[in-house]
Amino acid sequence: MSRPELPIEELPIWAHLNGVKLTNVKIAKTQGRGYGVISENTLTSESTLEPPAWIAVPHNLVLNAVAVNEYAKEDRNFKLLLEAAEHRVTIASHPSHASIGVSNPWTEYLQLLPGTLFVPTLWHEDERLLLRGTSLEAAVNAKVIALVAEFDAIQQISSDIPCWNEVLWESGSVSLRDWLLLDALYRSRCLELPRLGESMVPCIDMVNHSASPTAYYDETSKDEVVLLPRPGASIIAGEEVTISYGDTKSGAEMLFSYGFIDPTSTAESLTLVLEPFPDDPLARAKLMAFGEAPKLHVARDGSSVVWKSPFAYLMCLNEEDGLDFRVLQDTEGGQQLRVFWQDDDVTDRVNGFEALIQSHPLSALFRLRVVTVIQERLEVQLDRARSHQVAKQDPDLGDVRDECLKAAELLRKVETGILESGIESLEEERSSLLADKNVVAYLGSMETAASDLVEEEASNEVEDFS
Ligand SMILES: C[S@@+](CC[C@H](N)C(=O)[O-])C[C@H]1O[C@@H](n2cnc3c(N)ncnc32)[C@H](O)[C@@H]1O
Repeated sequence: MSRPELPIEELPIWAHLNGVKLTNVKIAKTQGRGYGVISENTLTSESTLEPPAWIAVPHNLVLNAVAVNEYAKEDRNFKLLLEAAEHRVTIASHPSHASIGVSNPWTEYLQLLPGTLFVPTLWHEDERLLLRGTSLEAAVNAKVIALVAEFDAIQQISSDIPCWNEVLWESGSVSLRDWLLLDALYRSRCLELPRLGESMVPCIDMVNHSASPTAYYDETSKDEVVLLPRPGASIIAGEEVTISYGDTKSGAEMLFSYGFIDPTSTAESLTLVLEPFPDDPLARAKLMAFGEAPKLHVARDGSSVVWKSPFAYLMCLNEEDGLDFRVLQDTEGGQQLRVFWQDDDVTDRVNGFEALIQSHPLSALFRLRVVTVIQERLEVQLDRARSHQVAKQDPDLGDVRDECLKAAELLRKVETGILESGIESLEEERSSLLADKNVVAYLGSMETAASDLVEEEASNEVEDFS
């Protein structure tokens, strides 16, 4: 469906008609960041009067799960769709020419939003290949697969409702691209409000991000959502008003949610998927007991690199170490997978093996195994990141937009740096663990056992020939 677009110059009229107050600011095009909020007045940090809110949005315009349910009370057809989809549809737009649906302020507001977004789920196939070797490669592919499945499910559900079938599918006016766009608009524009939770708020969603923000948003006692100057903020007329989208988000998270990376304000970290050993007979039980996708989080912390991966500990322990899985009958006749460590039931502590192994005499050996696994995972990732590095003049590059190329290469650069430092610090830890007296004794005993076995086999061979 080609979304009808309204020029941003129409926004003040829309705001006026819908009770949004814009005070000393206007919404206009910015350099390279789409629309933004521009101050029309100078505000100095010495100003003694409490400045009014730059933007005040009435409660009835806030779009969130509660508002969607309220809207369904007014629109019978939308209610049918929502119920059929078991409330999985959280925001909905309908074609402006559709003959069903009760029009509301959002119908028009959606037309004021920019049509081009650089969120990677909207990148073309060639552009998505730019993410190979970055931590976003798997995440974006998985998200696109999930969105395609959601779209198919919604299509199937709504085709059974005659009015929706006619307006959405028989007319051929809606495509997967619309679903991807809706998801990207939501992800890049929703705010986390203190009381109302995850919500879309018109006009306040026009504020761009900066590492040195001048504004913040809040809710008033009248449930209005307001954009306020930060205490002590100064701004000159014509300057852009900005907020922080969060300073603990990694480059990958920023690119995934907002379609850009600001290297001055992103946390230097990355999250990778961790796979259990393919030949581990306990792999399935470990995954089931762990209950979530195994991950490895690596972050720069000052001059060092720290990592966290509760699954890596579970992954590196075996039956001969004292790990055990048992299926127990519960009181309702069902079966439960329980995890045991040194004969203690630790099912509720599968995330805590780092602490559980501490008191074991071989804890340094277990840590050595884990550190080795983590180091190898970082090396595989680093190799992939380096081998998929691309340049603008690359003849195999395909049809990619500059914005996507720059963002993907910036992400690769940031992540390559973290991986290199991480591998270096893990190598240091590995060397010191290899020198641990318990590890030395254990590895020595293993060597002796192995050479005894070789000798035994050799003497057996001699016996066989005699
Ligand atoms: C909440 S909207 C802000 C308004 C948006 N610029 C627009 O045109 O509607 C978030 C989007 O603004 C853009 N954006 C915000 N801050 C940015 C920044 N510092 N650098 C580049 N793009 C930015 C990104 O496209 C992001 O997905």
